[in-house]
Amino acid sequence: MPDSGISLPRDVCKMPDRAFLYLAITLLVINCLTLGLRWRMAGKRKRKSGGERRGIHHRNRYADNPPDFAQLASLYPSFEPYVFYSRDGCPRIDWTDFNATRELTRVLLLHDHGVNWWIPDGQLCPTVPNRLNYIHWIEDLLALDILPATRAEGDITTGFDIGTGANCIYPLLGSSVLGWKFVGSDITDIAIEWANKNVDSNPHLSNLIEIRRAGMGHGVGKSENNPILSSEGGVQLSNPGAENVGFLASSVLETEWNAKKYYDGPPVLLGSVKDGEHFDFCMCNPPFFETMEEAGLNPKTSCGGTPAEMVCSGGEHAFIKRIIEDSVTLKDRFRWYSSMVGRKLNLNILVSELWKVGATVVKTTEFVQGRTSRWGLAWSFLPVSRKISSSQKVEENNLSFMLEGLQRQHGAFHVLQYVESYLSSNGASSKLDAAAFNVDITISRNQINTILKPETCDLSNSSNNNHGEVDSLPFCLHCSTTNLALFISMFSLIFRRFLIDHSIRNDEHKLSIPKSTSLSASRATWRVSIGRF
Ligand SMILES: C[S@@+](CC[C@H](N)C(=O)[O-])C[C@H]1O[C@@H](n2cnc3c(N)ncnc32)[C@H](O)[C@@H]1O
Repeated sequence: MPDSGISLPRDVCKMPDRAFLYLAITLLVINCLTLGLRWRMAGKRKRKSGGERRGIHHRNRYADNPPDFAQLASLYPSFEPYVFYSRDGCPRIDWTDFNATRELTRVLLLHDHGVNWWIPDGQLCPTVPNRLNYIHWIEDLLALDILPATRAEGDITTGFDIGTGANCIYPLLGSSVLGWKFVGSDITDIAIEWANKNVDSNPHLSNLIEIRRAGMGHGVGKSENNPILSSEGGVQLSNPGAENVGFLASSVLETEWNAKKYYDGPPVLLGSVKDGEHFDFCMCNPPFFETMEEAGLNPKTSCGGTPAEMVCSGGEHAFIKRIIEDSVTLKDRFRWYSSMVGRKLNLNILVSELWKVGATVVKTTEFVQGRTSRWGLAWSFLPVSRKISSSQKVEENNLSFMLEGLQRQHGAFHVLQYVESYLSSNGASSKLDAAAFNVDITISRNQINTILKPETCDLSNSSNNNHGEVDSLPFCLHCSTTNLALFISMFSLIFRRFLIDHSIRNDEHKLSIPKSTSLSASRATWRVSIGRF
Protein backbone atom coordinates (compact mmCIF):
# COMPACT_ATOMS: atom_id res chain seq x y z
CA MET A 1 0.00 0.00 0.00
CA PRO A 2 1.48 3.35 -0.95
CA ASP A 3 2.09 5.74 1.94
CA SER A 4 -1.01 7.90 2.00
CA GLY A 5 0.24 10.04 4.89
CA ILE A 6 -2.71 8.79 6.97
CA SER A 7 -1.93 6.18 9.61
CA LEU A 8 -4.65 3.56 10.09
CA PRO A 9 -5.43 1.19 12.95
CA ARG A 10 -3.69 -2.14 12.40
CA ASP A 11 -6.84 -4.31 11.93
CA VAL A 12 -8.04 -2.00 9.19
CA CYS A 13 -5.31 -3.47 7.03
CA LYS A 14 -7.09 -6.79 7.15
CA MET A 15 -10.37 -5.34 5.86
CA PRO A 16 -11.74 -6.37 2.50
CA ASP A 17 -10.84 -4.01 -0.35
CA ARG A 18 -14.25 -2.36 -0.71
CA ALA A 19 -14.60 -1.60 3.04
CA PHE A 20 -11.12 -0.22 3.03
CA LEU A 21 -11.95 2.00 0.06
CA TYR A 22 -15.01 3.41 1.85
CA LEU A 23 -12.99 4.09 4.95
CA ALA A 24 -10.21 5.74 2.99
CA ILE A 25 -12.70 7.97 1.17
CA THR A 26 -14.41 8.88 4.44
CA LEU A 27 -11.08 9.75 6.03
CA LEU A 28 -10.15 11.80 3.00
CA VAL A 29 -13.42 13.71 3.12
CA ILE A 30 -13.01 14.36 6.85
CA ASN A 31 -9.47 15.49 6.22
CA CYS A 32 -10.56 17.87 3.47
CA LEU A 33 -13.38 19.24 5.59
CA THR A 34 -11.02 19.81 8.50
CA LEU A 35 -8.51 21.51 6.23
CA GLY A 36 -11.24 23.66 4.71
CA LEU A 37 -12.46 24.62 8.15
CA ARG A 38 -8.95 25.42 9.30
CA TRP A 39 -8.40 27.49 6.20
CA ARG A 40 -11.61 29.43 6.76
CA MET A 41 -10.84 29.91 10.42
CA ALA A 42 -7.34 31.09 9.61
CA GLY A 43 -8.84 33.63 7.23
CA LYS A 44 -11.26 34.78 9.88
CA ARG A 45 -8.56 34.94 12.53
CA LYS A 46 -6.46 37.05 10.29
CA ARG A 47 -9.26 39.52 9.69
CA LYS A 48 -10.19 39.57 13.37
CA SER A 49 -6.71 40.31 14.63
CA GLY A 50 -5.87 42.68 11.82
CA GLY A 51 -9.12 44.62 12.00
CA GLU A 52 -9.74 46.11 8.60
CA ARG A 53 -6.83 44.23 7.10
CA ARG A 54 -5.86 45.52 3.72
CA GLY A 55 -3.61 44.12 1.07
CA ILE A 56 -2.98 45.96 -2.11
CA HIS A 57 -5.23 48.96 -2.72
CA HIS A 58 -8.07 48.14 -5.11
CA ARG A 59 -7.10 50.99 -7.45
CA ASN A 60 -3.44 49.98 -7.44
CA ARG A 61 -2.70 48.95 -11.04
CA TYR A 62 -0.81 45.92 -9.70
CA ALA A 63 -3.80 44.66 -7.67
CA ASP A 64 -5.01 42.46 -10.51
CA ASN A 65 -1.90 42.53 -12.68
CA PRO A 66 1.26 41.83 -10.75
CA PRO A 67 4.47 42.69 -12.62
CA ASP A 68 5.13 40.16 -15.38
CA PHE A 69 8.87 39.48 -15.11
CA ALA A 70 8.98 37.39 -18.28
CA GLN A 71 7.37 40.12 -20.34
CA LEU A 72 9.59 42.79 -18.82
CA ALA A 73 12.67 40.64 -19.51
CA SER A 74 11.67 40.24 -23.14
CA LEU A 75 11.11 43.98 -23.54
CA TYR A 76 14.10 45.27 -21.55
CA PRO A 77 17.39 43.47 -22.23
CA SER A 78 18.98 45.16 -19.19
CA PHE A 79 16.45 43.37 -16.96
CA GLU A 80 16.72 40.01 -18.66
CA PRO A 81 19.91 38.80 -16.86
CA TYR A 82 18.16 39.16 -13.50
CA VAL A 83 15.26 36.89 -14.39
CA PHE A 84 15.47 33.14 -13.85
CA TYR A 85 12.86 30.38 -13.93
CA SER A 86 12.08 28.27 -10.89
CA ARG A 87 11.23 24.56 -11.11
CA ASP A 88 7.53 25.37 -11.42
CA GLY A 89 8.34 27.43 -14.52
CA CYS A 90 7.63 30.80 -12.88
CA PRO A 91 9.88 33.71 -13.79
CA ARG A 92 11.58 35.08 -10.65
CA ILE A 93 14.25 37.53 -9.54
CA ASP A 94 16.68 37.28 -6.65
CA TRP A 95 15.24 39.71 -4.13
CA THR A 96 18.49 39.69 -2.17
CA ASP A 97 20.34 41.22 -5.14
CA PHE A 98 20.19 45.04 -4.95
CA ASN A 99 20.96 45.35 -8.68
CA ALA A 100 18.01 43.12 -9.50
CA THR A 101 15.52 45.02 -7.33
CA ARG A 102 16.80 48.38 -8.64
CA GLU A 103 16.50 47.23 -12.25
CA LEU A 104 12.99 45.95 -11.59
CA THR A 105 11.97 49.33 -10.15
CA ARG A 106 13.56 51.09 -13.12
CA VAL A 107 11.74 49.03 -15.73
CA LEU A 108 8.41 49.13 -13.88
CA LEU A 109 8.54 52.91 -13.60
CA LEU A 110 9.44 53.17 -17.27
CA HIS A 111 7.07 50.55 -18.63
CA ASP A 112 4.00 51.28 -16.52
CA HIS A 113 4.40 54.96 -15.69
CA GLY A 114 6.61 56.42 -18.42
CA VAL A 115 9.09 57.59 -15.78
CA ASN A 116 12.86 57.64 -16.26
CA TRP A 117 14.53 56.80 -13.00
CA TRP A 118 17.78 55.78 -11.35
CA ILE A 119 19.52 55.78 -7.95
CA PRO A 120 23.16 55.29 -6.99
CA ASP A 121 24.32 52.04 -5.35
CA GLY A 122 23.10 51.52 -1.79
CA GLN A 123 20.37 54.18 -1.76
CA LEU A 124 16.93 53.04 -0.67
CA CYS A 125 15.24 51.28 -3.59
CA PRO A 126 11.43 51.58 -3.50
CA THR A 127 9.04 48.79 -4.42
CA VAL A 128 6.65 50.43 -6.85
CA PRO A 129 3.42 48.53 -5.94
CA ASN A 130 3.94 49.22 -2.22
CA ARG A 131 4.58 52.90 -2.72
CA LEU A 132 1.47 53.18 -4.91
CA ASN A 133 -0.69 51.95 -2.00
CA TYR A 134 0.16 55.03 0.05
CA ILE A 135 -0.54 57.33 -2.94
CA HIS A 136 -3.99 55.76 -3.42
CA TRP A 137 -4.77 56.02 0.29
CA ILE A 138 -3.99 59.74 0.15
CA GLU A 139 -6.32 59.91 -2.85
CA ASP A 140 -9.04 58.28 -0.69
CA LEU A 141 -8.47 60.77 2.12
CA LEU A 142 -8.72 63.72 -0.24
CA ALA A 143 -12.00 62.35 -1.58
CA LEU A 144 -13.59 62.22 1.90
CA ASP A 145 -16.05 65.05 2.30
CA ILE A 146 -15.67 65.31 6.07
CA LEU A 147 -13.20 68.19 5.68
CA PRO A 148 -13.95 71.45 3.93
CA ALA A 149 -12.27 72.00 0.55
CA THR A 150 -9.32 74.33 0.93
CA ARG A 151 -8.64 75.13 -2.70
CA ALA A 152 -10.69 76.27 -5.63
CA GLU A 153 -12.15 73.53 -7.78
CA GLY A 154 -9.88 72.88 -10.72
CA ASP A 155 -6.72 73.76 -8.80
CA ILE A 156 -4.11 71.05 -8.94
CA THR A 157 -3.81 68.84 -5.85
CA THR A 158 -0.55 69.73 -4.15
CA GLY A 159 1.37 67.56 -1.72
CA PHE A 160 4.52 67.74 0.36
CA ASP A 161 6.74 64.65 0.55
CA ILE A 162 8.83 64.79 3.73
CA GLY A 163 12.11 62.96 3.09
CA THR A 164 11.66 62.31 -0.60
CA GLY A 165 14.99 60.48 -0.83
CA ALA A 166 17.28 60.07 -3.84
CA ASN A 167 14.52 57.93 -5.34
CA CYS A 168 11.91 60.75 -5.20
CA ILE A 169 9.36 57.98 -5.56
CA TYR A 170 6.23 59.62 -4.19
CA PRO A 171 6.45 62.81 -6.27
CA LEU A 172 7.24 60.77 -9.39
CA LEU A 173 4.31 58.41 -8.84
CA GLY A 174 1.87 61.06 -7.61
CA SER A 175 2.56 63.35 -10.56
CA SER A 176 2.66 60.65 -13.24
CA VAL A 177 -0.34 58.62 -12.02
CA LEU A 178 -2.61 61.38 -10.72
CA GLY A 179 -1.18 64.65 -12.06
CA TRP A 180 -0.50 66.01 -8.57
CA LYS A 181 2.03 68.74 -7.80
CA PHE A 182 4.68 68.05 -5.17
CA VAL A 183 7.31 69.65 -3.05
CA GLY A 184 9.79 66.97 -2.00
CA SER A 185 12.13 67.77 0.86
CA ASP A 186 15.27 66.08 2.11
CA ILE A 187 18.38 66.82 4.10
CA THR A 188 21.23 64.91 2.45
CA ASP A 189 23.24 66.13 -0.52
CA ILE A 190 22.89 62.82 -2.29
CA ALA A 191 19.11 62.78 -1.91
CA ILE A 192 18.76 66.37 -3.13
CA GLU A 193 21.14 65.75 -6.06
CA TRP A 194 19.47 62.51 -7.22
CA ALA A 195 15.92 63.60 -6.59
CA ASN A 196 16.66 66.60 -8.85
CA LYS A 197 18.25 64.33 -11.45
CA ASN A 198 15.18 62.09 -11.40
CA VAL A 199 12.91 65.10 -11.86
CA ASP A 200 15.07 66.54 -14.66
CA SER A 201 15.05 63.23 -16.55
CA ASN A 202 11.28 63.54 -16.79
CA PRO A 203 10.59 66.86 -18.51
CA HIS A 204 6.87 66.02 -18.69
CA LEU A 205 6.74 66.05 -14.87
CA SER A 206 9.37 68.60 -13.98
CA ASN A 207 6.96 71.52 -13.75
CA LEU A 208 4.98 69.53 -11.17
CA ILE A 209 7.83 68.71 -8.78
CA GLU A 210 10.08 70.97 -6.71
CA ILE A 211 12.88 69.52 -4.60
CA ARG A 212 13.70 71.47 -1.48
CA ARG A 213 16.34 71.16 1.24
CA ALA A 214 14.50 70.83 4.56
CA GLY A 215 14.75 73.60 7.10
CA MET A 216 16.59 76.10 4.95
CA GLY A 217 14.87 78.98 6.65
CA HIS A 218 11.70 78.97 4.59
CA GLY A 219 8.63 80.70 6.01
CA VAL A 220 7.05 79.50 9.24
CA GLY A 221 9.53 78.36 11.86
CA LYS A 222 12.67 79.44 10.01
CA SER A 223 15.74 78.73 12.10
CA GLU A 224 15.98 82.01 14.01
CA ASN A 225 12.46 81.86 15.33
CA ASN A 226 11.72 78.19 15.14
CA PRO A 227 9.69 77.58 18.29
CA ILE A 228 10.73 73.96 18.42
CA LEU A 229 14.50 74.34 18.06
CA SER A 230 16.27 75.17 21.29
CA SER A 231 19.21 77.58 21.33
CA GLU A 232 21.55 74.58 21.24
CA GLY A 233 19.85 73.50 18.04
CA GLY A 234 18.33 70.44 19.70
CA VAL A 235 14.66 69.88 20.19
CA GLN A 236 12.92 71.51 23.09
CA LEU A 237 11.46 68.68 25.10
CA SER A 238 7.88 69.49 25.66
CA ASN A 239 6.56 67.00 28.15
CA PRO A 240 4.00 65.29 25.97
CA GLY A 241 0.51 65.70 27.24
CA ALA A 242 1.78 67.23 30.51
CA GLU A 243 -1.28 69.37 31.06
CA ASN A 244 -3.48 66.54 29.92
CA VAL A 245 -2.10 63.69 31.95
CA GLY A 246 -4.62 63.92 34.80
CA PHE A 247 -5.97 60.55 35.75
CA LEU A 248 -4.11 58.90 32.90
CA ALA A 249 -0.74 59.26 34.57
CA SER A 250 -0.40 55.56 35.09
CA SER A 251 -1.82 54.39 31.79
CA VAL A 252 0.27 52.10 29.65
CA LEU A 253 0.23 54.46 26.69
CA GLU A 254 1.57 57.35 28.72
CA THR A 255 4.33 55.21 30.17
CA GLU A 256 5.31 53.97 26.74
CA TRP A 257 5.20 57.50 25.45
CA ASN A 258 7.34 59.00 28.16
CA ALA A 259 9.92 56.25 27.75
CA LYS A 260 10.50 57.32 24.16
CA LYS A 261 13.44 59.40 23.04
CA TYR A 262 13.15 62.63 21.12
CA TYR A 263 14.09 63.62 17.61
CA ASP A 264 17.03 66.02 17.61
CA GLY A 265 17.77 66.11 13.89
CA PRO A 266 17.23 68.86 11.34
CA PRO A 267 13.85 70.57 11.03
CA VAL A 268 11.07 68.62 9.37
CA LEU A 269 8.09 70.72 8.25
CA LEU A 270 8.72 73.98 10.06
CA GLY A 271 11.34 75.88 8.17
CA SER A 272 10.56 73.91 5.01
CA VAL A 273 7.13 75.33 4.23
CA LYS A 274 7.22 78.83 2.74
CA ASP A 275 5.12 81.77 3.87
CA GLY A 276 1.69 81.65 2.29
CA GLU A 277 2.04 78.07 1.06
CA HIS A 278 -0.90 75.69 1.51
CA PHE A 279 -0.93 71.99 0.73
CA ASP A 280 -3.65 69.41 0.34
CA PHE A 281 -1.55 66.86 2.15
CA CYS A 282 1.86 65.88 3.36
CA MET A 283 3.19 62.35 3.31
CA CYS A 284 6.26 60.72 4.74
CA ASN A 285 8.09 57.43 4.74
CA PRO A 286 10.16 58.22 7.83
CA PRO A 287 13.47 56.78 8.96
CA PHE A 288 11.95 53.90 10.94
CA PHE A 289 14.87 52.90 13.14
CA GLU A 290 17.20 54.15 15.86
CA THR A 291 20.18 52.10 14.70
CA MET A 292 21.22 50.21 11.58
CA GLU A 293 21.30 47.02 13.67
CA GLU A 294 17.64 47.56 14.48
CA ALA A 295 16.96 48.11 10.78
CA GLY A 296 18.17 44.53 10.55
CA LEU A 297 18.14 44.74 6.79
CA ASN A 298 15.72 41.95 5.91
CA PRO A 299 17.99 39.17 4.62
CA LYS A 300 15.22 38.03 2.25
CA THR A 301 15.29 41.28 0.27
CA SER A 302 17.86 43.88 -0.67
CA CYS A 303 16.34 47.29 -1.05
CA GLY A 304 19.45 49.15 0.04
CA GLY A 305 19.04 52.07 2.42
CA THR A 306 21.80 54.16 3.95
CA PRO A 307 21.89 55.14 7.64
CA ALA A 308 20.72 58.64 6.66
CA GLU A 309 17.63 57.09 5.10
CA MET A 310 16.88 54.42 7.67
CA VAL A 311 17.89 55.88 11.03
CA CYS A 312 17.23 58.93 13.18
CA SER A 313 17.46 59.69 16.88
CA GLY A 314 14.40 58.31 18.59
CA GLY A 315 13.41 56.31 15.49
CA GLU A 316 10.10 56.65 13.68
CA HIS A 317 8.19 57.49 16.83
CA ALA A 318 10.30 60.58 17.49
CA PHE A 319 10.33 61.62 13.84
CA ILE A 320 6.55 61.42 13.47
CA LYS A 321 6.09 63.08 16.83
CA ARG A 322 8.09 65.93 15.39
CA ILE A 323 5.78 66.08 12.35
CA ILE A 324 2.86 66.23 14.79
CA GLU A 325 4.47 69.09 16.71
CA ASP A 326 5.08 70.96 13.47
CA SER A 327 1.50 70.31 12.36
CA VAL A 328 0.21 71.87 15.58
CA THR A 329 1.97 75.08 14.52
CA LEU A 330 1.09 74.85 10.83
CA LYS A 331 -2.50 73.68 11.47
CA ASP A 332 -4.67 74.37 8.41
CA ARG A 333 -1.73 75.04 6.09
CA PHE A 334 -2.23 71.37 5.27
CA ARG A 335 -5.61 69.76 4.77
CA TRP A 336 -4.28 66.35 5.73
CA TYR A 337 -1.03 65.48 7.49
CA SER A 338 0.13 61.91 7.12
CA SER A 339 2.96 59.49 7.69
CA MET A 340 3.77 55.83 7.35
CA VAL A 341 4.31 54.04 10.64
CA GLY A 342 6.37 50.86 10.92
CA ARG A 343 5.16 49.52 14.27
CA LYS A 344 1.61 49.02 15.48
CA LEU A 345 2.56 50.03 19.02
CA ASN A 346 3.85 53.37 17.75
CA LEU A 347 0.68 53.82 15.72
CA ASN A 348 -1.49 53.52 18.83
CA ILE A 349 0.69 55.88 20.84
CA LEU A 350 0.73 58.45 18.05
CA VAL A 351 -3.05 58.24 17.61
CA SER A 352 -3.58 59.02 21.28
CA GLU A 353 -1.11 61.90 21.07
CA LEU A 354 -2.98 63.33 18.08
CA TRP A 355 -6.25 63.47 20.00
CA LYS A 356 -4.45 65.20 22.83
CA VAL A 357 -3.03 67.94 20.63
CA GLY A 358 -6.47 68.67 19.23
CA ALA A 359 -6.62 66.89 15.88
CA THR A 360 -10.18 67.01 14.62
CA VAL A 361 -9.92 63.75 12.72
CA VAL A 362 -7.46 60.85 12.76
CA LYS A 363 -7.43 58.08 10.17
CA THR A 364 -5.35 54.93 10.02
CA THR A 365 -4.91 52.14 7.55
CA GLU A 366 -2.80 49.03 7.19
CA PHE A 367 -0.53 48.46 4.23
CA VAL A 368 0.31 44.81 3.82
CA GLN A 369 3.64 44.58 2.04
CA GLY A 370 4.56 40.97 1.40
CA ARG A 371 5.08 39.49 4.83
CA THR A 372 5.40 42.79 6.65
CA SER A 373 2.79 45.33 7.56
CA ARG A 374 3.12 49.08 7.69
CA TRP A 375 0.46 51.51 8.76
CA GLY A 376 -0.75 54.82 7.44
CA LEU A 377 -1.59 57.58 9.91
CA ALA A 378 -3.36 60.75 8.82
CA TRP A 379 -4.83 63.68 10.71
CA SER A 380 -6.18 67.17 10.29
CA PHE A 381 -7.01 70.25 12.27
CA LEU A 382 -9.75 71.46 9.95
CA PRO A 383 -13.29 71.45 11.31
CA VAL A 384 -14.91 68.11 10.61
CA SER A 385 -18.35 68.31 9.10
CA ARG A 386 -20.85 66.44 11.26
CA LYS A 387 -22.66 65.03 8.27
CA ILE A 388 -24.25 61.75 9.20
CA SER A 389 -24.23 59.30 6.34
CA SER A 390 -27.54 57.85 5.20
CA SER A 391 -26.51 54.40 6.45
CA GLN A 392 -26.08 55.86 9.94
CA LYS A 393 -29.43 57.62 9.76
CA VAL A 394 -31.39 54.44 9.19
CA GLU A 395 -29.67 52.58 12.03
CA GLU A 396 -32.17 53.08 14.81
CA ASN A 397 -29.70 51.98 17.47
CA ASN A 398 -27.26 54.78 16.75
CA LEU A 399 -27.53 57.81 18.92
CA SER A 400 -25.50 60.98 18.81
CA PHE A 401 -25.19 63.20 21.80
CA MET A 402 -23.14 66.03 23.20
CA LEU A 403 -21.31 66.05 26.48
CA GLU A 404 -21.10 69.68 27.43
CA GLY A 405 -19.19 71.47 30.13
CA LEU A 406 -15.84 69.70 29.94
CA GLN A 407 -12.71 71.66 30.55
CA ARG A 408 -10.75 71.93 27.38
CA GLN A 409 -7.73 70.01 28.65
CA HIS A 410 -9.92 66.93 29.08
CA GLY A 411 -10.03 65.56 25.59
CA ALA A 412 -12.62 63.14 24.31
CA PHE A 413 -9.96 60.46 24.48
CA HIS A 414 -9.72 60.96 28.25
CA VAL A 415 -13.44 60.50 28.56
CA LEU A 416 -13.30 57.26 26.61
CA GLN A 417 -10.43 55.97 28.73
CA TYR A 418 -12.38 56.84 31.83
CA VAL A 419 -15.41 54.96 30.52
CA GLU A 420 -13.21 51.96 29.83
CA SER A 421 -11.57 51.84 33.23
CA TYR A 422 -14.81 52.62 35.10
CA LEU A 423 -16.70 49.81 33.43
CA SER A 424 -13.83 47.36 33.74
CA SER A 425 -13.61 48.05 37.45
CA ASN A 426 -17.33 47.23 37.64
CA GLY A 427 -16.82 43.85 36.01
CA ALA A 428 -17.88 44.65 32.45
CA SER A 429 -15.68 43.72 29.55
CA SER A 430 -14.51 46.98 28.07
CA LYS A 431 -11.94 47.56 25.35
CA LEU A 432 -10.64 50.88 24.08
CA ASP A 433 -9.52 50.99 20.46
CA ALA A 434 -7.30 54.06 20.28
CA ALA A 435 -7.02 53.94 16.50
CA ALA A 436 -10.75 53.72 15.87
CA PHE A 437 -11.40 56.01 18.81
CA ASN A 438 -14.11 53.99 20.43
CA VAL A 439 -14.77 51.76 23.42
CA ASP A 440 -16.44 48.41 22.96
CA ILE A 441 -18.32 47.25 26.01
CA THR A 442 -20.00 43.96 26.79
CA ILE A 443 -22.06 44.32 29.91
CA SER A 444 -24.76 42.35 31.68
CA ARG A 445 -28.00 43.64 33.09
CA ASN A 446 -26.76 42.86 36.60
CA GLN A 447 -23.61 44.87 36.08
CA ILE A 448 -25.63 47.84 34.86
CA ASN A 449 -27.95 47.51 37.84
CA THR A 450 -24.96 47.52 40.19
CA ILE A 451 -23.60 50.64 38.58
CA LEU A 452 -26.97 52.35 38.80
CA LYS A 453 -27.61 51.30 42.45
CA PRO A 454 -28.31 54.34 44.66
CA GLU A 455 -25.15 53.86 46.78
CA THR A 456 -22.97 53.70 43.66
CA CYS A 457 -24.79 56.67 42.24
CA ASP A 458 -24.01 58.98 45.15
CA LEU A 459 -22.87 61.99 43.21
CA SER A 460 -23.47 64.51 45.96
CA ASN A 461 -19.80 65.41 46.33
CA SER A 462 -19.96 67.83 43.48
CA SER A 463 -18.96 71.12 45.04
CA ASN A 464 -15.70 71.33 43.16
CA ASN A 465 -14.28 74.39 41.55
CA ASN A 466 -14.62 74.85 37.88
CA HIS A 467 -11.67 76.45 36.17
CA GLY A 468 -10.41 76.81 32.64
CA GLU A 469 -12.37 77.01 29.44
CA VAL A 470 -15.27 74.68 28.96
CA ASP A 471 -15.95 72.77 25.82
CA SER A 472 -18.38 70.28 24.44
CA LEU A 473 -17.65 66.94 22.87
CA PRO A 474 -19.80 65.16 20.36
CA PHE A 475 -20.10 61.42 20.88
CA CYS A 476 -21.83 58.65 19.08
CA LEU A 477 -23.31 55.63 20.83
CA HIS A 478 -23.92 52.38 18.96
CA CYS A 479 -25.95 49.83 20.78
CA SER A 480 -26.89 46.29 19.82
CA THR A 481 -30.37 46.62 21.34
CA THR A 482 -33.06 49.23 21.21
CA ASN A 483 -32.68 49.64 24.92
CA LEU A 484 -30.77 52.87 24.75
CA ALA A 485 -32.27 54.49 27.81
CA LEU A 486 -30.52 52.13 30.16
CA PHE A 487 -27.20 52.88 28.58
CA ILE A 488 -27.84 56.57 28.55
CA SER A 489 -28.57 56.49 32.29
CA MET A 490 -25.38 54.56 32.82
CA PHE A 491 -23.22 56.81 30.65
CA SER A 492 -24.77 59.86 32.17
CA LEU A 493 -23.67 58.56 35.55
CA ILE A 494 -20.17 57.72 34.34
CA PHE A 495 -19.77 61.13 32.73
CA ARG A 496 -20.94 62.83 35.92
CA ARG A 497 -18.35 60.81 37.84
CA PHE A 498 -15.71 61.86 35.33
CA LEU A 499 -16.59 65.51 35.81
CA ILE A 500 -16.55 65.20 39.59
CA ASP A 501 -13.25 63.32 39.60
CA HIS A 502 -11.76 66.05 37.49
CA SER A 503 -12.90 68.93 39.62
CA ILE A 504 -15.47 70.13 37.18
CA ARG A 505 -18.60 71.60 38.72
CA ASN A 506 -21.44 69.20 38.29
CA ASP A 507 -23.98 71.76 37.23
CA GLU A 508 -21.82 72.79 34.26
CA HIS A 509 -22.25 69.43 32.63
CA LYS A 510 -25.08 68.48 30.39
CA LEU A 511 -25.79 65.32 28.48
CA SER A 512 -28.44 65.69 25.85
CA ILE A 513 -30.68 62.63 25.95
CA PRO A 514 -33.42 61.85 23.45
CA LYS A 515 -36.90 61.81 25.01
CA SER A 516 -38.47 58.89 23.22
CA THR A 517 -36.33 55.98 24.37
CA SER A 518 -37.90 53.22 26.40
CA LEU A 519 -36.54 50.68 28.83
CA SER A 520 -37.87 47.31 27.80
CA ALA A 521 -35.36 44.65 26.81
CA SER A 522 -34.75 41.67 29.01
CA ARG A 523 -31.59 40.33 27.47
CA ALA A 524 -28.85 39.34 29.84
CA THR A 525 -25.90 40.89 28.03
CA TRP A 526 -25.55 43.77 25.61
CA ARG A 527 -22.85 45.09 23.41
CA VAL A 528 -22.47 48.78 23.21
CA SER A 529 -19.77 50.93 21.78
CA ILE A 530 -19.18 54.59 22.33
CA GLY A 531 -16.93 56.70 20.18
CA ARG A 532 -16.35 60.16 18.88
CA PHE A 533 -17.86 60.95 15.54
C1 LIG B 1 13.07 56.05 4.60
S1 LIG B 1 13.73 57.31 3.60
C2 LIG B 1 12.36 57.56 2.49
C3 LIG B 1 12.79 57.86 1.07
C4 LIG B 1 11.63 57.81 0.08
N1 LIG B 1 10.60 58.77 0.42
C5 LIG B 1 11.03 56.42 0.03
O1 LIG B 1 9.85 56.25 0.42
O2 LIG B 1 11.71 55.50 -0.42
C6 LIG B 1 13.67 58.69 4.68
C7 LIG B 1 14.20 59.96 4.06
O3 LIG B 1 14.01 61.03 4.99
C8 LIG B 1 15.10 61.91 4.88
N2 LIG B 1 15.12 62.76 6.08
C9 LIG B 1 15.63 62.49 7.30
N3 LIG B 1 15.43 63.56 8.11
C10 LIG B 1 14.76 64.48 7.40
C11 LIG B 1 14.25 65.79 7.68
N4 LIG B 1 14.41 66.34 8.86
N5 LIG B 1 13.61 66.45 6.70
C12 LIG B 1 13.44 65.90 5.48
N6 LIG B 1 13.91 64.69 5.17
C13 LIG B 1 14.56 63.98 6.10
C14 LIG B 1 16.29 60.98 4.71
O4 LIG B 1 17.41 61.64 4.17
C15 LIG B 1 15.68 59.94 3.77
O5 LIG B 1 15.90 60.29 2.43
